[in-house]
Amino acid sequence: MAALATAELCDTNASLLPTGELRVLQPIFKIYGQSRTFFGPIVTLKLFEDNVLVRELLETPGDGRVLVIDGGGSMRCALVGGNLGQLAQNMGWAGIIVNGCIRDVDEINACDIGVRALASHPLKSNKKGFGEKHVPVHIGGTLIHDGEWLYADSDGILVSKMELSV
Ligand SMILES: O=C([O-])CC(=O)C(=O)O
Repeated sequence: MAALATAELCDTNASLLPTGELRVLQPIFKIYGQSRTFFGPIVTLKLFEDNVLVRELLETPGDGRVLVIDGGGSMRCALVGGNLGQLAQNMGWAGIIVNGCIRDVDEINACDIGVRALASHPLKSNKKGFGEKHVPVHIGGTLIHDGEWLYADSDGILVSKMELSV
């Protein structure tokens, strides 16, 4: 399917905005990765300064899904680096949204996926394996559920209860 522009999706689906079926994330994310435009079903992760579960999920087939990581907005370490970016690309993930930091920015920018994160940080995270998969997360002023759809492009990021078409 052709990539969908978020501005067009907002215009076409304006009736879904007041009901919250379609939400726009606050514009707090920086753009990384080769795909500036990407979309797919969401897989959620909630964790704090520990990225063991990120690797665990990215080792499974992405099938065009988008990994949404709520890292609590931590500015103290990176949750995704060049190796995980490469893994995500190789396993067929469409993109990764990080409410937190990434590192190895030049390597991530070379990966054929879309990445959004708050900032970069050179320090790696803990490796204890704490966190929760597939739970609702609150990112960018928006509650996001596993299985919802995410649409990202240069203008911003949308989350929709259902798959959208134009
Ligand atoms: O393993 C990590 O913590 C993140 C990282 O540096 C990478 O993905 O290359």
